[in-house]
Order: sequence, then structure tokens, then C-alpha cells
Amino acid sequence: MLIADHISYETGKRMLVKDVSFSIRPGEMLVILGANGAGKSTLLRMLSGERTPSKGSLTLHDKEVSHYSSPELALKRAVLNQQNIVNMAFMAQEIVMMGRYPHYQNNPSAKDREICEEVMKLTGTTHLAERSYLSLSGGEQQRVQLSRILVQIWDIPNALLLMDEPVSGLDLQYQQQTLAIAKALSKRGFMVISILHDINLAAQYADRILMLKNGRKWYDGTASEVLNTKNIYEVFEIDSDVFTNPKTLKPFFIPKNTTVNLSSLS
Ligand SMILES: Nc1ncnc2c1ncn2[C@@H]1O[C@H](COP(=O)(O)OP(=O)(O)OP(=O)(O)O)[C@@H](O)[C@H]1O
Repeated sequence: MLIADHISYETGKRMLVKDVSFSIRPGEMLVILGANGAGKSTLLRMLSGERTPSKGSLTLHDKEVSHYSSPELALKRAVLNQQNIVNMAFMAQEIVMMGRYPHYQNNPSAKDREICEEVMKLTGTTHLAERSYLSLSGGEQQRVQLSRILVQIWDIPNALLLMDEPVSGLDLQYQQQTLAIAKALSKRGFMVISILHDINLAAQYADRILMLKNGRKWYDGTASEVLNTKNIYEVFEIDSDVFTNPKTLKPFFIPKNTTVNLSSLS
């Protein structure tokens, strides 16, 4: 279980995340929503152990995240960041195998290879295995990076999977596929936390949604509990209609047109 108890993050004199509390159990998929600059990535960086909360307590399996060593954390949680910079011409399958580094000493075992193959099949990257990573399209690179973090924790029970905008550059098929994989892993016992910008995808896949505003937790609940016209306006400052999808009984969001008045050029 991951428990955030009144955590804040301060840098320079700015509070980027303020007094956020929530917990997640194995088997759950939590989506974080919020406007640009709301503090989502900063929160995720604390959850991953990359940043230490300035205040509050953050425990993973009953131990403060900041008390884990890096090798220990690598066997408990994996993180998909928004940007993954690779400058060298590794093959896609080499990038994926990097995710297994915490599991072996000198050479990957047959099990390490099997896991990489299985995950690459699932993420639709098998045909890219021997291509140079640098020659791949943005979406293909993203799926290779997703594979790398999945192989890292594939065989770890109750692992924590953290993803920062995992579908931002993906086509419609792979947006669904990526979140379906995350959902299936949560059902297998993972704790999944993902930042998304698409409210309808959040409604479709999240067991719970945490809405952030100005670094604070604004709403926390199921899609039906938190996704309504009023809350969406409060958090995103956008007018919308929210219906119930008659097939899934989940909320379905349609933004209203925004008009912009441009000043005259004369
Ligand atoms: N190291 C830093 N020093 C100062 N300000 C920072 C630092 N890192 C982030 N910020 C600021 O903190 C706020 C929250 O940033 P964060 O990246 O967490 O937002 P976000 O909700 O993930 O936004 P986005 O949707 O645009 O990715 C932003 O205003 C950002 O400019």
C-alpha cells in the first residue's frame, strides 16, 4: 500500500504541492487530473522517490519512500516520465532490456528475455526490436519506453506503476491499449497511478480520480462522484456538458466551444 499523509513540496519559497493526503491499495488504478502547472508531476516525483516531501509522510509498504535505497526502489516501483532522452543509437530491444538491469548481475537470464519478449508483444513493439531507437517515431519511442518500465516490475507482486501522461503522443488504438494494460496490471495486484489530460479516458479506466488544483487535492472519488460540470469548471475553467454513457454508465465529457476575441491588426 502507498500512503501519502499530508505531503507538501516546497522549492525556493514556492509551495508546488500543498498538504495532499491519499492512499492506494494493490488492485487499484488511480488517475490524477488537473490543469497545467497544478502540481501533478511534482506529486508523482514525490511518489516515485525522486523528490522528498518537504512536509508530511509518504510510505510504500509501511516504509518511508525516502528510506529506500535506489536499488530497493527499482524493485518496488517503475516510473514512466513525460520525456525520456536517449542520445545513443541503442536498438529498441536494448532499451527495453535496460528495464531488467535491477534484476541481474552480468547477463540477462532466459527469464529476463522472456519477459521482454512478452511485454514487447503486448505494447506492439516486437517488430521494432532491432531498429535504432533514434530512428523511431515519437509514438513508437513512447511504446518502447513503456515496455522498459513494464519489464522492470513485471514479476514483482504489488508493484507501484507511476506514469506521467503515458498516452500523450499515442494514436487512438495505443491510447486504449496502454491504459488497458495498466488496468489489467492493477487487476493483477499492481498499484497504478497515472497522470492524464483526457477526462474521458480517465472516466473509462480509473477506479478513482484525484483532481488537483493549485497544488492541492481538490476532489478524490470515483469518476461518477467527481466528474461533473461544476467540478470540471472549478478545476479546468472550462464549460462542458457531462452525460452518462448509457453503455458503461460512466461520465462522458463534451467541452463547449471556446471563443477568442482577437484584437484588430490595424
Ligand atoms: N524546480 C522547480 N522550481 C520552481 N518551480 C517549479 C519547479 N518544478 C516545477 N515548478 C512549477 O511548479 C508548478 C507545478 O509543476 P508541475 O510540473 O508539477 O505541474 P503539472 O501539473 O505536472 O503541469 P503540466 O500539466 O503542465 O505537466 C508549475 O508552476 C511549475 O512551473
